[in-house]
Amino acid sequence: MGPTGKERANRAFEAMEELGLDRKSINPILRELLKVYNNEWSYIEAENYRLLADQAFEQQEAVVTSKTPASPRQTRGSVSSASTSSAEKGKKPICYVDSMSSETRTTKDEKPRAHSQEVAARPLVGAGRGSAKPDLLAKVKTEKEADGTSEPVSTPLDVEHAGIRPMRDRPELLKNEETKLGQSSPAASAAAPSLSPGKKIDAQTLEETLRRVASTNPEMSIETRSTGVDNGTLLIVSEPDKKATFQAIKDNGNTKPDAEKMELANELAKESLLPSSSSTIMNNGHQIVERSVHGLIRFEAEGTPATLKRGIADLEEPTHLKRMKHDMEPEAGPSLQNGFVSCNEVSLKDVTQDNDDCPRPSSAAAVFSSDDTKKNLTKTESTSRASSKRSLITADSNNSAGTRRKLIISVSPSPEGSPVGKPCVNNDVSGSVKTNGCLSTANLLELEAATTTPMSKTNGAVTSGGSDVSIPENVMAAIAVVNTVIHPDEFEDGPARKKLAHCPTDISRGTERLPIPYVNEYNSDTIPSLFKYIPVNTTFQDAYVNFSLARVGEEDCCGGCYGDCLKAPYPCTCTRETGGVFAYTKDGLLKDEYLQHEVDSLQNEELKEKLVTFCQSGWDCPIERAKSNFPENCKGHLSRNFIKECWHKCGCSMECGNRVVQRGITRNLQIFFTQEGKGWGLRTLEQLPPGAFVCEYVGEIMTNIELDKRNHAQKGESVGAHTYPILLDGDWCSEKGLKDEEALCLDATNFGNVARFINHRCFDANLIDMPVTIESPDRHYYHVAFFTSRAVRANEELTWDYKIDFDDNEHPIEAFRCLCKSPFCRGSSGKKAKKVIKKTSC
Ligand SMILES: C[S@@+](CC[C@H](N)C(=O)[O-])C[C@H]1O[C@@H](n2cnc3c(N)ncnc32)[C@H](O)[C@@H]1O
Repeated sequence: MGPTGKERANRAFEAMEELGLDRKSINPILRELLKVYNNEWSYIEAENYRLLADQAFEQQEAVVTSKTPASPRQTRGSVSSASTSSAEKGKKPICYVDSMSSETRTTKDEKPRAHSQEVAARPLVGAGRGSAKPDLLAKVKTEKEADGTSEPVSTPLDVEHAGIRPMRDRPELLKNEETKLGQSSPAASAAAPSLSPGKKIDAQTLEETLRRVASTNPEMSIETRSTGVDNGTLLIVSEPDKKATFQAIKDNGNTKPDAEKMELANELAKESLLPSSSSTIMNNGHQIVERSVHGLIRFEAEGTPATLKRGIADLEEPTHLKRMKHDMEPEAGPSLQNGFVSCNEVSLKDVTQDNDDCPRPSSAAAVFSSDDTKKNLTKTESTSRASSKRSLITADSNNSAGTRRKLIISVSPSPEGSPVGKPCVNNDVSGSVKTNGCLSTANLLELEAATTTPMSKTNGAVTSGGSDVSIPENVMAAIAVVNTVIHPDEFEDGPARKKLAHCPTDISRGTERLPIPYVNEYNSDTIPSLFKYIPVNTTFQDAYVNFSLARVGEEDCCGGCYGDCLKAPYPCTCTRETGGVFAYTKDGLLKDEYLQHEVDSLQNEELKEKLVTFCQSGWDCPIERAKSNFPENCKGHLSRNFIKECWHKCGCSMECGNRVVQRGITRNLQIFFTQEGKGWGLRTLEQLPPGAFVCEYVGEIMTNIELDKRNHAQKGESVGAHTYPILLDGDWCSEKGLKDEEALCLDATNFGNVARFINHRCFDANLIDMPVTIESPDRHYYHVAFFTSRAVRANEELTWDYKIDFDDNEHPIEAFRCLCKSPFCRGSSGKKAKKVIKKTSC
């Protein structure tokens, strides 16, 4: 009989003691490792307990890092204070949520927080939030599998252990997986090679690993070809759909350029599955030079240098990546000098003559048209009114790609005393064009981006498709493409965008990747003058938000990753919050499971009730205690599932598919004045699939005390004035004693982004809000990101269920008479709103 577990553990302890590590600290690590490796002692014993020692030293390092002296402010911070408070003072989470299966649920006392300073007490994987939190995916998986509606979710790792190993540990996990499948030899598993980027491994292990990777992916085929030179071998792992190629060249370490070898390798490279690759052999004879590579994994084989490259042709590269590439390219915008725009198609005179109510002889409209646009040019929107003194002309076009484009050109009379021919719009743009009217590079680029045929720049004139636009003297023309659907593939949001100052109706004032125009087709109401657009959340005053890198622990980032984490064979550490699975698809959409869960939690009363948690007393509730010195009972907080995106400390690039929200707005949106009396609203100008990221809710980060004060001040100021706050209370249930400066909200009343214009719709809104952590692993501060909950048509209004109780007069969002027109409306006249949140016992 072999040694018992106890004996093996003792041996492990002794080995560790020899390294100066004490049993007490080793014990939890060992237990966790055994859990992860299904009690396979051979992994742990391999290489004289290297795995165990590695983990122990890593943790020691993490503890040292977390003990690095911090400023008094830092130590008060949400991460540290929260973890210390639960660990040291023995404070317990005050309530828990059972949104998922009872197996994944933890008791009040068990629920840990994923704080970097808990590293010492919470070693390794699976014991953190990822496992203790209700496991969304596990639930979806179980349910779907149970009712046979779906294939089992293909997670390479056991969900129980959440697949949250850093990259360097993946081979062990591979082997673990393989053991389960009964595929590996005991000898191979005992070796447990550690494949880490830049780390040397032997060529055989490399080949084995590649084969295993290929074998787990039915799409991949693997073939080995001898190079015939120095016993080198070229290993090609390819996907038949030609989207990815893995290549590894091994040889015996001869680093001399070898003509024959290079020729052969070149030849093989020519056969590459990448259609337009420019493969070259480096003069060391080992490397194939990069092709269009997004993700690059580099391994070196000991003794026999080998380079494994993951070249990704990405023929169907997601649009956001293309856009990003543009951003990275050097600036090369057109330079326009002494240009003017003229139009023979529709004279300005014609337009002004049509507008009899237009009070000016000096006012005119300019129409830009391309071959496409002029066909459908209409003067549908000639709305120059005495009050607004403005002309609008729209031009519709459908290009061959089926993209609908619409230009609206607004022309205002010159302000009194404005000298003729002075640039009057965007005159701060470098390279702006002074003409007899006033146009700028920005205008031209906008127009160019909006037309099918690129404008040609000729001496002194800018034309497009043979049509010209002319601006007569004495006219101040504010040409704005305010209603343009730009095909994502054609829009240059890199250099061109940088060159653009901003379209006069871009509410973001050039701060977003795409202009966000606003239009009012119904009256002369203007955007609230007090409102200032900010593209990212900004602290108002007292809120404690700390993005220091030192607070991002090893378990909160994937330092070992490269390129695009979604394309790696195994999910990285950053999937910890989401049960070992990425929340996004390769196309940058939120996965169906997440959408469905959020929709369910809104629409399914039973589930919702389970998700609502209550602070133990009014004193524990940051909302109630902000309101009064004699706080009432907590009204409840909806406990949320979080998404975690990769960030600065992660090894992946900005192209990584686990970075969606942080890239900002990439869809063509427009703020418009609603017809039905809701004020301004937000709509999409392009069709959106389910799960598309639209924008995040941006505002001032405030404490609830500050918000309460603001609410009172607003109420005092004018009847009906109100703030537009969102509470960041998605995780308040997990902690007792939240300090006032840690209990935060976002208020977009005065400073905010497009989301501030999203109107409410009861029950069946087309957006859902998801909490997303990016910079900060703690959940006091997080991003609120809006994703489409279903497919949305172009020009459809984007709506979101504010989840407000229309009966609650004290709610920070003052109740309004709901005009959402949803069949399920709970706030329209005649219908009394139902209580959204019912109290359940904690
Ligand atoms: C966050 S703002 C949305 C933008 C707002 N419509 C505007 O013009 O600034 C919230 C306010 O919009 C109005 N609103 C939003 N949804 C509404 C609805 N379904 N019915 C009526 N008014 C609505 C209410 O006045 C509410 O206080």
